[in-house]
Amino acid sequence: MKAALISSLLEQGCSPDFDEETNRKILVVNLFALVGIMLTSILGLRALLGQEYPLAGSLFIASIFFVLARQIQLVYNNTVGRLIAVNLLLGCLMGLMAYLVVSGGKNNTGPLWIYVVPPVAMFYAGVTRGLMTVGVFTLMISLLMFFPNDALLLTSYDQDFKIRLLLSFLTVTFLSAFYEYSRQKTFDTVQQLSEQFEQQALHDPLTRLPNRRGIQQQLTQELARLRRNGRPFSLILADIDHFKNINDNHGHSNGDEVLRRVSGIFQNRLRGLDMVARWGGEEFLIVAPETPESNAEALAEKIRTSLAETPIVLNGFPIKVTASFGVCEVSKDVELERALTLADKALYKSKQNGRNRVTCAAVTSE
Ligand SMILES: Nc1nc2c(ncn2[C@@H]2O[C@H](COP(=O)(O)OP(=O)(O)OP(=O)(O)O)[C@@H](O)[C@H]2O)c(=O)[nH]1
Repeated sequence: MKAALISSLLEQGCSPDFDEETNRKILVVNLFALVGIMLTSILGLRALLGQEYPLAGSLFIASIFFVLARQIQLVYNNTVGRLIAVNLLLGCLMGLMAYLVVSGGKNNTGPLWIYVVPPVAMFYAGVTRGLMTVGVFTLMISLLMFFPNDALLLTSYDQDFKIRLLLSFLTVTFLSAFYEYSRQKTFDTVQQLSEQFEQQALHDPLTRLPNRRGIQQQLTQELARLRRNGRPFSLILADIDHFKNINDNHGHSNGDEVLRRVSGIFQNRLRGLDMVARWGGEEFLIVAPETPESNAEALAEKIRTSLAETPIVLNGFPIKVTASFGVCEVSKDVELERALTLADKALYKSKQNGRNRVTCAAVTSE
């Protein structure tokens, strides 16, 4: 129950529509703001009870800013809102730290909190801007601490303590920068690999065409378009004729070459919006958006002629490659699965009727 409440507080504002990195930043702003609110409230209350009114006041003000940053992120959950929230958190954090350095906080332990600044700045602002932010903060606290005669301090620190504080702070800064740099690099590599794997999973390595899974995206898009405007789209199934003979007579690698060339010819003959995929071994699926069956038949005929008229040269010898085609329209009356079955039947008819021809599903159902 408690865990569910905490996780819902932390995940407020996250959305499946945002990328992983954005959701992580929202979550960390929530986490940081909630921890900040709790810490500054508790410490503020203690300072109040100890009658340390300026310290209590500044802790409560910081607490209010933390609440404000979280609210801004929740209400304006867009890039600008998140940027304002992050800068408010960072500004408030650095302001509070500067105050703790100036006042000394409780028993001069205030400066010990400044180590929170580098990791937070690096995480939110990235390495370059994070280093710049921490650089400004370092200059500010150096000025406060080393100004002659402690004129800018409400307390005083030992000179050795100030130098060691600064050096250890710089060490933590560089470690945080290095950590953030490695994190970002790893994140980029993982992202790149995931895009690469996704690409590989959706494409056929031989022809580089989308595979069955890859064309699904286009089919889903076309179905959505059909639902919106009611205009049918068409499927053209193409199967190379006697491909087994090509493999047997010219070898498997030449067979592969034929598949590559055929896919090139198909692509060259298609219009901008049309898409071709490798549907199976020597079978291709062409999706023609907003195209009724009669127009798709003409398109298939154009592709068929083009393939039949383009000799494919293997080891210096031209060979004639043809394909058979089956065409079917997907409309409000014919669902996708049924259209695929009908296109397959039409293709079978083309094979039966002597190959190197186009058959429409409408004809086969007559
Ligand atoms: N080289 C090569 N051959 C493949 C590939 N995928 C499938 N094949 C071959 O394609 C051939 C298909 O043969 P069949 O199904 O008998 O069809 P076909 O010889 O084209 O005869 P019809 O379709 O009836 O004209 C088989 O020999 C498969 O081994 C591939 O990626 N590369």
